[in-house]
Order: sequence, then structure tokens, then C-alpha cells
Amino acid sequence: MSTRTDQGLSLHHITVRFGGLLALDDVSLRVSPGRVVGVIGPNGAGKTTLFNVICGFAAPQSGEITLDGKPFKPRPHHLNRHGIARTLQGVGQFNGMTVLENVLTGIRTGKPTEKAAYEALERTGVADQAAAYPAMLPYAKRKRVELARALVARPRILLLDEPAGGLDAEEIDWLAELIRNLDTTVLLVEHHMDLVMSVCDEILVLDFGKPIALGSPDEIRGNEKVAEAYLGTAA
Ligand SMILES: Nc1ncnc2c1ncn2[C@@H]1O[C@H](COP(=O)(O)OP(=O)(O)OP(=O)(O)O)[C@@H](O)[C@H]1O
Repeated sequence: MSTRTDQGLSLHHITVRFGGLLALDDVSLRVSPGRVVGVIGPNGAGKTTLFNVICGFAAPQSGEITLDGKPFKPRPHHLNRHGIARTLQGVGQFNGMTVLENVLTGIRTGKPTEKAAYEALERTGVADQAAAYPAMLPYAKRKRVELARALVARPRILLLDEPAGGLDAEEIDWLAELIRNLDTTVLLVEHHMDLVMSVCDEILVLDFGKPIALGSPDEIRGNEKVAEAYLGTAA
């Protein structure tokens, strides 16, 4: 039976191998309701693999995922019905569709409504671009459209895959403010350390697939293993 403390998304001892390479080595993580949880680590640490496991794009050789305490076998096209939405790295929009139509593709269950799509676009500050085609927009605006597409179904868990990639400092500040004000649980996979440190309640650090630290931003900042993993880059 699930209990209150089981609520949310949990990874239990997840291991993923690609041939002889251990991409994730016994990784456990709980993403509790209302929390913003970050996953960081140097290049090749396993962040994308972890994200892919949660989305059903990669199958673990061992371990289990649970949602609200019950076994969860993610499938990319079924995330929506479980109240989970993700953004794509980059922008990933359909260029033959308007911004509004792109956002409507984020609603996979129930009837897509333009009102919901406009609200999502307003939330990300690009409602005035609803009739535009994505290719006409600057990269940062396209990233905002991608966020609106993920938010339109009002997910209870939002998976953000490097949302700061390619953005300038001002746009990253805007993104941080948005994440802080979301009324949803967030799992954030991100390279941009300042963003992670400023919005996350808890951070998991991976290195060569292994979890080397889990804690608050302050705990992670002061963690020697983390500093070593980054070999002197800002941690
Ligand atoms: N499909 C695959 N086949 C073989 N090896 C893979 C595959 N996907 C990832 N890997 C390897 O698994 C390891 C973890 O990769 P992953 O992309 O998850 O790391 P990452 O932390 O997201 O890296 P980056 O920060 O560079 O995006 C790397 O050594 C990578 O080369």
C-alpha cells in the first residue's frame, strides 16, 4: 500500500549499461511533491540517461521506478496521462505549425483548449507570438514556447532537460523566477550551476554514473567529492 511519504516519483537502485559502460550505477532518488530537485554532474555523468529512464526512452537493467509508491513503467507517449510533462533539449518544435498549435500538442488527454494554450503562453511571456511560426522566433523565445508546451497540461511533475542551454544571463534569470514560482514538482537536469543552485531544494550529483552526493545547494557547494568531480570548475 502506498503511504504519504511515497508520494511523488522515486528511482530505486537504477542501473543502466551500454555494453561494457555503466551509464547509471545504482542510482536512487526521490522527487517529492512540491520539490525542485536538480541532477548535475560533469559531461558523461549519466544525467541524460537518467532523464531518459524516467521518460521511458532507456530501460534500466535493474532497479525500479515508482510513482506514488506504485511501480511505474514509463512510456514516452503515456507520460501525460500520469501528469508528467517534459521539455526537450533545444527547442524541438514543429515548424509547419504555429506557436499556438505547437503548444496544443502538449495536451494529450482530454480536449485541447486554446484557452489553456494561451494561458501557458502567457505564463511564459510569449502569448503575443501565438500566431507566429517557431522558425521566425529567436532561440530564447522558442525555448519559452517549449516551456509553454510542457506546462499546458498543468503537469504535477515537470521534467526539465537543460532548459538553460543556449540562453543568456537575463533569460536564465527569467527562467529561475519561473521555476521558483511553478506550483508543480520539478526535476531539473542542467549544466548551468547558478541556476541549479538558485532554484533547487535538493541536488543529486552524478559522476561516471555513480551518485556521489545528494543534498541541499549549500551541502553540495561544500562537498569535496563534488569539487573533485568537477576538477575545479564552479561547483
Ligand atoms: N545510447 C548510448 N549508447 C552507448 N553509450 C551511451 C549511450 N547514451 C549514453 N551513453 C554513454 O553513457 C554515459 C552517460 O551519458 P549521458 O549522456 O547520460 O551523460 P550526461 O551526464 O548527460 O552528459 P552531458 O553532460 O555531456 O550531456 C556516457 O559515457 C555516454 O557516452
